[in-house]
Amino acid sequence: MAEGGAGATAQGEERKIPVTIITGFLGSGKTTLLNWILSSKEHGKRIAIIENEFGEVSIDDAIVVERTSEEIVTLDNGCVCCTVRGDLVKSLHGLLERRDNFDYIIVETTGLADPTPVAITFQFDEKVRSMTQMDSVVTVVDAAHVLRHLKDKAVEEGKVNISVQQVAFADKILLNKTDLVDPAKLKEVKEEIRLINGVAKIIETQYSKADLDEVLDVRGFDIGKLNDFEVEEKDDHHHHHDHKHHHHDHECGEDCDHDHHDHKHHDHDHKHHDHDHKHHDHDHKHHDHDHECGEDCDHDHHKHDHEHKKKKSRHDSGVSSVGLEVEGVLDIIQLNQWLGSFLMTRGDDIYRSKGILAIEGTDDKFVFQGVHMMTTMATSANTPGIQPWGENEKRINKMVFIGKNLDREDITKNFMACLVKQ
Ligand SMILES: Nc1nc2c(ncn2[C@@H]2O[C@H](COP(=O)(O)OP(=O)(O)OP(=O)(O)O)[C@@H](O)[C@H]2O)c(=O)[nH]1
Repeated sequence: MAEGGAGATAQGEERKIPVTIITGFLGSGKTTLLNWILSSKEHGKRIAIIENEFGEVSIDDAIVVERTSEEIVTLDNGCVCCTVRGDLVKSLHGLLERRDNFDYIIVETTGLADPTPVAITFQFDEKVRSMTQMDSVVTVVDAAHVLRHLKDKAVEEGKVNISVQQVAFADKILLNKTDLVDPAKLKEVKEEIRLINGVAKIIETQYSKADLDEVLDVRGFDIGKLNDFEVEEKDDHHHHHDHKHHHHDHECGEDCDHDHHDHKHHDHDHKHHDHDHKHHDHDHKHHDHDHECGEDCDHDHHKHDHEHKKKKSRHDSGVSSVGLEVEGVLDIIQLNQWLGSFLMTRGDDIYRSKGILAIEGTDDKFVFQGVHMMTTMATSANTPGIQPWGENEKRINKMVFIGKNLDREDITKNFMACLVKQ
């Protein structure tokens, strides 16, 4: 969609400017992707680019290029959700003054940075939030080198390395430089990626030449494309119950010593909590249909497509994804309570969460998005492009969490408890 341009109306219903964040390790092919996007005119978009200053490859052809130098601002004591990119806020404000000149924004993040503050910035700043809409996070991966980066243990105890975070964050993964690896290695790379992020679509590319319909305007956060979600595992449906409505609202507990400065995030008020992490370390369940081969694997990769070894369901870093797909309608109050407290206590470790939800008493589809503790709940009633549940459409809730030390059983149990008894 290339319209846009007009300023926000009194109703604020103009289409917000879509934003794609491109992330990926140093040298993975981010700038190559940008140039590929810009050189291909078919998308018909006028694109503004924000890139980090030290990108060495120059960008031609962009309508507006803003260069930033990473300036992380931590607004609170160590809370990841209060960490924003000050430089990005300034650049975005500058850009938004000129919004008639472009209809799409792409932000290229620096290869060595955690993408969290970039994503948070779009939620955090009032003006930016009101005028832009995150389309998706695209992570470019260097097929030849990524395994080394993903397995790099030289990170601070308890921390996860940047490559793992970048993969965890992705809505789409461009598995680039496939010309440099053989099929067996490519398979291994894919399996390793899947352990971390079980839902992002993996697109194999050379010189980042992806089908741009897969990369831009994909509403990776939205419901429309969630068929792309390969929900890791279907759960048995035992329905539980109760009900009511409202928007998402996080509360802090009594003993919270957090500075509750006003964080208004989209449709709901959102407060943070001091994080008290419980790291349940259950190792369980099987991944979809891939088996896992270790580095020293002498396994014949041609014969065993259907032989399921017991598989790891999580990456060595402890990062994995838990996907749920459950038919039924949810009690919004119970759901809010659970999500609120779950993300408050575990939010540091949960990089991304998203869901398409059926709420009791309404035909609206609800779309839940989370980056750490920062969450939004949109509905088909207030979001162009999202259709309500169809008359004969099965109300299938899909929910995905990507993060560290996730406890699938616990998440499943708590989610199921939010279903309304029939
Ligand atoms: N062989 C091969 N080389 C590639 C491919 N894609 C990109 N390259 C090369 O890899 C190098 C790095 O690509 P960039 O696009 O600059 O990577 P980047 O992610 O922007 O790099 P940083 O800005 O350093 O983070 C360049 O020399 C590219 O030409 C590919 O698919 N195959």
